[in-house]
Amino acid sequence: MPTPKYFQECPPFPADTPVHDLPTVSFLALKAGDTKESERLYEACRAWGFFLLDLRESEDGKTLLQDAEKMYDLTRETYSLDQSILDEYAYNPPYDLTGYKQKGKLKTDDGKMDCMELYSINQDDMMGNRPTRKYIDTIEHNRSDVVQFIQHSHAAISVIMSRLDEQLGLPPGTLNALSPLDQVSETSVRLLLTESQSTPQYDTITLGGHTDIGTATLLFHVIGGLQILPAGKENKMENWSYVKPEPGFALVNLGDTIVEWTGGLLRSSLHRVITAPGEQATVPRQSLAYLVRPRNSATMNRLKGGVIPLLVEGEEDETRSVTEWAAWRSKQVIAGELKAQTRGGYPIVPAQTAV
Ligand SMILES: O=C(O)CCC(=O)C(=O)O
Ligand SMILES: [Fe+2]
Repeated sequence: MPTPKYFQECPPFPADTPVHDLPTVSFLALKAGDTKESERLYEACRAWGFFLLDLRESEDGKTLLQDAEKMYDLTRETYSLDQSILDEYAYNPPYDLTGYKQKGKLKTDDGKMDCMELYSINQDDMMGNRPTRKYIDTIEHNRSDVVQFIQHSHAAISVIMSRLDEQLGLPPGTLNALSPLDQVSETSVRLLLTESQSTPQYDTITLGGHTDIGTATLLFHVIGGLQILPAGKENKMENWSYVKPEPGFALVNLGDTIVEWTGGLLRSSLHRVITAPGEQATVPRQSLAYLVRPRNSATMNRLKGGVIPLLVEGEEDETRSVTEWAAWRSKQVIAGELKAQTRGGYPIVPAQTAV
């Protein structure tokens, strides 16, 4: 969540809306290698696959909040352009998700259509890992700010990955080597927008329930509407819990790929966006996500070492490349063959027989 400027501009999150208190982890303590904080991080990644990252006390954290604020300004500028200009940069699903997606292109859990506009910026285009696509003018004019946001977001995720290596008992650098900044991947920055509603329909699903497919996501939001389905709960309206955006924090969630790599020890949780609560529904809702995907040359193979469970009899390793696996998963979701659900967070089984 960006610095307080954007929070001050919008109506408050209603005090009487029930929220789910997610674990909070200090970026400063994680960077310093504090063991207790690393354990809290690990617990949060196993139980929830979601936590709030407190960026306030660290200098790098504060810089990242300022970078996020610039991305918020960029989002505002981009969506104030004419619809016809935005449409010139339309994304090309399922092959290429980079570019602009109008609202109403994705099915939500209740069979209706989504209400979220999004513009995906590909990390490789910004970092020079491949010949770049042409972006809408607002983004072209602010490339250096986007690059800075990517570099600082990636650095924050790297600290988290290093601490997870330690907790999982993996050799240092294992997780970071799978999602480096200088290799081609599907990593992206998403600028998201939902229109305001003059007569709010509070049960409208803006973006359907999903897990993120990649390694991890850093999310900056100001207005409510994001909900999580706690593990083990049925996908019914009353089981979803709101997360309250807090100034000075980023929300971090793990994706399906890291769940596969860790043999299900870590969790990716189902989340969605619905109409913002109370008066917040009457103003536009912006959000900003940095979605880390593994390098395209990686595979989905389970990692070996530390507390990662060994394959047991009857279990097969997932040997597909990350790109093949992602394409297969998207096809399954589109065909309705795979219901989006919380994955991983399995208990550690001490005695195992390798195959
Ligand atoms: O807008 C939000 O709060 C969440 C967006 C999200 O879940 C995503 O982009 O994957
Ligand atoms: Fe998501």
